[in-house]
Amino acid sequence: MAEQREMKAPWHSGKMLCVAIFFIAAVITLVAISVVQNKPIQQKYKYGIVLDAGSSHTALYIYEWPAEKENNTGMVRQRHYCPVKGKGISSYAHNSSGAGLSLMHCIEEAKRKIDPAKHKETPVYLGATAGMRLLMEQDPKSAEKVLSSVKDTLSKTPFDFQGARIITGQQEGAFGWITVNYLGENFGKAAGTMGALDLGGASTQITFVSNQPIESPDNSMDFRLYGSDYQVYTHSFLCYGKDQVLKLALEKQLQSGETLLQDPCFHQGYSQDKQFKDVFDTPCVKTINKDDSKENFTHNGTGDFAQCQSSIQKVFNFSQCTSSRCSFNGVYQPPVVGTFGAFSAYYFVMNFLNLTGQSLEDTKRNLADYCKTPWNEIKQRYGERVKEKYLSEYCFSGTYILTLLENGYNFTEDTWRDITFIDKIEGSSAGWTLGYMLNLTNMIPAEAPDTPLMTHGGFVILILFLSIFLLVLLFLGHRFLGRPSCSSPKDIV
Ligand SMILES: Nc1ncnc2c1ncn2[C@@H]1O[C@H](COP(=O)(O)OP(=O)(O)O)[C@@H](O)[C@H]1O
Ligand SMILES: [Ca+2]
Repeated sequence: MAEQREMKAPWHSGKMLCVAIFFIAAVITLVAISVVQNKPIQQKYKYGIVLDAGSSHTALYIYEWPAEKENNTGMVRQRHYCPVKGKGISSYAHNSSGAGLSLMHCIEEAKRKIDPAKHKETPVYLGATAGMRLLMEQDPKSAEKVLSSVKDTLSKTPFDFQGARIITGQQEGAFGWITVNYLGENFGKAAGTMGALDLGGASTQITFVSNQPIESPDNSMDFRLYGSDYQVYTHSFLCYGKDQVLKLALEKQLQSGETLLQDPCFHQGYSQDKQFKDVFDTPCVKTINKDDSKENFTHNGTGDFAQCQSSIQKVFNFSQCTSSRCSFNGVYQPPVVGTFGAFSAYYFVMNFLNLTGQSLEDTKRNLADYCKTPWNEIKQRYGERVKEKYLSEYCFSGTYILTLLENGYNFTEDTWRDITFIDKIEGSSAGWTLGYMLNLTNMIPAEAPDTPLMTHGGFVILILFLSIFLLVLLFLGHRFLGRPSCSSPKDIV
């Protein structure tokens, strides 16, 4: 009897232990499964739409981010890009209703891309840049009509329309800088931020954190982002986008009143009849066509980089500066410092010319070779895949970029190496739109958000690790201490 009692006790405690092991394992497995499986259900996404109404064209960007992480840096990503067909909204000055209509195709695309249940809560913003700034200067009534037309279209979409505005050059520069540093996750880090160089068709912006006090309040902006203070230097040069500078350069060469223009910035063999009004009909060109009896001029290319550079230098005024130092046209600029991301037309042009990632000297030599290539050869080489207008202008645009960076902003052979020509960072386009949305939706906190103790993945691994550890512990305990078993008492005997 006594022996039987002795045998019953370990069987009883063994059974208890087995039940405990299975119970703990089941609970841990259930917790782990629920943690893993519930995640996509908990992960709610939010969306935002920004239309970039540039001088040459409009583009619609859809951004997305996980709802519960909207204050963390780098969480907002570009989900979709839709280029609007046709020219920029400022080209609808004489047909304002067409401006709103032109956006419809991309709006329809956005409706399909975003879950209909989210349409009502998705903000949509339109920001217009230098093309509309110029139209506002030239013909404010038409500019207002164009803005009304796009407002009308956007307010009739199912999205949450948040306004259509002409943004200032300062905002354009600052939001571009916020975008590249947000995507690069540079805020709040010791390594510092990256400067932003944006080249458009009608204006160009330079924005960076200077290592000197900023002398001119117009060029200074203060931000507190993710727990760090930033004072940035920014300037936007209206009329110094590449399309307007081309007009300025043609104007300078046409001042003699000639109807035949031999242009070193275009390839030898290039010859096109153009209208004077296409050069003079912009507030950027201050002179008027002296001889309006003639409508056309012939634009011929001679393909000479050095002469092209001196022709472009004439559109900059380097002679007056009332501050300690200037870039050009009397605009104060501290010396460039740190790394720079150059995007938009900087990227399109330098990428086409295969001039990214070279020294300044090599860039100049290769560009000079490209410029002296005859137009026929250029067309044969690239004509199939590049629009002829862009193709004819790459020599000019590349030379303008070099002149602007070297003579305008004072980059040197040394600091040239700090410039990266960028299109996208982590799949999102470099440009002002993302920074604009982050600002308007208050998604960039002044202070660094509390970081969670552990990431989701880390938590799952920890749970699994603990469950394995517990099982091993119980198994060892069972084996070496009590030798209890989950089998029947008969087996033990
Ligand atoms: N593939 C390309 N190659 C060369 N230039 C391009 C290309 N795509 C766009 N661009 C140019 O980039 C510039 C974009 O400027 P945009 O944003 O419209 O004007 P802004 O910023 O001055 O309002 C324009 O000059 C346009 O012609
Ligand atoms: Ca632009």
